[in-house]
Amino acid sequence: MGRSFEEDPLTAALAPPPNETPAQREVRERAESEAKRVSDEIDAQLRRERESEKKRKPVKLLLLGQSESGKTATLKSESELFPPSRLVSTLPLDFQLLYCKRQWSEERTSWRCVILLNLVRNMNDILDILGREMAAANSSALPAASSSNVVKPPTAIPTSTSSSPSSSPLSSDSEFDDPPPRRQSASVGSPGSPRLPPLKFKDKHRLLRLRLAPLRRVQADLEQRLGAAATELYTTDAKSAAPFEGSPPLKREKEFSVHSTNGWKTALERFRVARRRSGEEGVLRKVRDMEDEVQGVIAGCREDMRSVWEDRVVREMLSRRKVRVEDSPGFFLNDVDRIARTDYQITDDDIIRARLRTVGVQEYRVTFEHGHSAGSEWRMYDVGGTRSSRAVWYSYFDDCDAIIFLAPVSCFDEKLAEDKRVNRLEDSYMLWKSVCACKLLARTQLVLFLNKCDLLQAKLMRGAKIRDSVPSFGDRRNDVATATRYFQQHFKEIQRTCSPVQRPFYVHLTSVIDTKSTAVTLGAVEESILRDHLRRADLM
Ligand SMILES: Nc1nc2c(ncn2[C@@H]2O[C@H](COP(=O)(O)OP(=O)(O)OP(=O)(O)O)[C@@H](O)[C@H]2O)c(=O)[nH]1
Ligand SMILES: [Mg+2]
Repeated sequence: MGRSFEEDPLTAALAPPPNETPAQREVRERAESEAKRVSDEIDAQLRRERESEKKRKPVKLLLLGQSESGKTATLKSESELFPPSRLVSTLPLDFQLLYCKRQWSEERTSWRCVILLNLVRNMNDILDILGREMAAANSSALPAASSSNVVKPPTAIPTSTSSSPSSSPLSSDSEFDDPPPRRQSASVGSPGSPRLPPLKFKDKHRLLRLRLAPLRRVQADLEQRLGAAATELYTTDAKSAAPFEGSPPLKREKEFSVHSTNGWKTALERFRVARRRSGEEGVLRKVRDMEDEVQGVIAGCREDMRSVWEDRVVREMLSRRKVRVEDSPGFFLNDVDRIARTDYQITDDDIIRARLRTVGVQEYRVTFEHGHSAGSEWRMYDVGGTRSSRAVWYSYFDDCDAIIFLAPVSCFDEKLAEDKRVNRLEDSYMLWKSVCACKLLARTQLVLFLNKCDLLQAKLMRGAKIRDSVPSFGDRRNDVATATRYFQQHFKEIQRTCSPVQRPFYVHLTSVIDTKSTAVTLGAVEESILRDHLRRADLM
């Protein structure tokens, strides 16, 4: 039996009059339907306002990972290649940087200097080794009393943080700074290792070194222009590995926090500022003169640089030293014919491949106009990844929506540039562990990029064995699929055991210099970060 009106006054009030005629009924129903439409519209409007209120809170995204892991390259692959003039609305992560066209073209020109520095460094690093090997070959040709097969040990690495303008980012086993004597001796045929025939250096090599001497000055000039970012940092202080672990929030220290809402690196800013003061003719002319002079010297050295790079004895020397310049960040020697010219035209690909260390923390603010993030502001922070730069990370953790953590997996057999005793993969594991365990990040979405898969593939194709550097890899298949699965599992396990609160494991295999596939990956990442961001806003 239904409830009577007396029992339910609301129903009684809303009920049609008992003697309602059909005409009255029609009027009433029309009025009710109109009232409902208005009410629905108000609800929808309120919903939209709530959504846009939530979106007004910026999405905060941090890029973390060791130095040379590809953090800046990830941002470059978005923003450098898709300035407003080239934005494609279907791109999922069309980071509409707040650049105007002029800034964009200024930045491209500034990157030219970075690429030239990278190229010149590639060459000077080889010339350094050549000089050492030639000296060693000469001394071994002297009479027994003064001869030695052992190459003079290079300068020892400093024991505390310092920077070295002549330091090179040479990859993997080059170990100039702290080489195992056996390996180095082997290159000239030491006792106890297979004796190799001596390298046959000729006058040509001496001449090439002499003719390329001006490149030293060019490197010094460019490094001076670009400042701290142009040099790599060295530290052997173990406490700097993950200094944010369990630390109280740090005050953002001025010297570390280099905010930039509309520009790239502070280093590049030096070039831009000089150009912008176009009213000050003298300053502008000086910058142009310097750039022209640098470009001119490099162009004059083009043939000799190519001769060195293509020389069979030099290649053999590098191979015996286990130096793979071509795997080092910012390698441009294969492009020497194109770049070492006075009319060199910089390409997008050059910019992605250029290497410039991030100093401090760079902030990028982006407002989306299209896609799921339309109307929302994103604040992205690109940090310096060297050990001495990590202390400042913690101060950016508060209220962070998501972290993209880059772990370069091709580096399983390499050492940190800033501390040659530390395996790079181990360093990534350790950093990831600290990030996962950090209480301040307990609710932050973590997205892992196993990066540099292209280099991993190339390395394995050359015959590098993972188990030689990662004994726990054992007898698994030495291919990219197995290796990435294995590394992935390890990272996942760390996240599972170290996170204060369980959270989903998001992982992507990336080669961030491949801008097209990186855009797709970032599209998926954007969507899931935004979803979490809105969910968090709902809970607030
Ligand atoms: N081949 C290849 N090169 C990469 C990849 N990711 C980055 N690189 C290169 O590696 C170098 C270092 O990358 P960056 O983005 O500068 O590294 P970072 O993590 O920002 O380093 P810091 O600023 O020192 O913390 C650059 O020359 C990049 O072009 C990749 O997936 N494949
Ligand atoms: Mg960087």
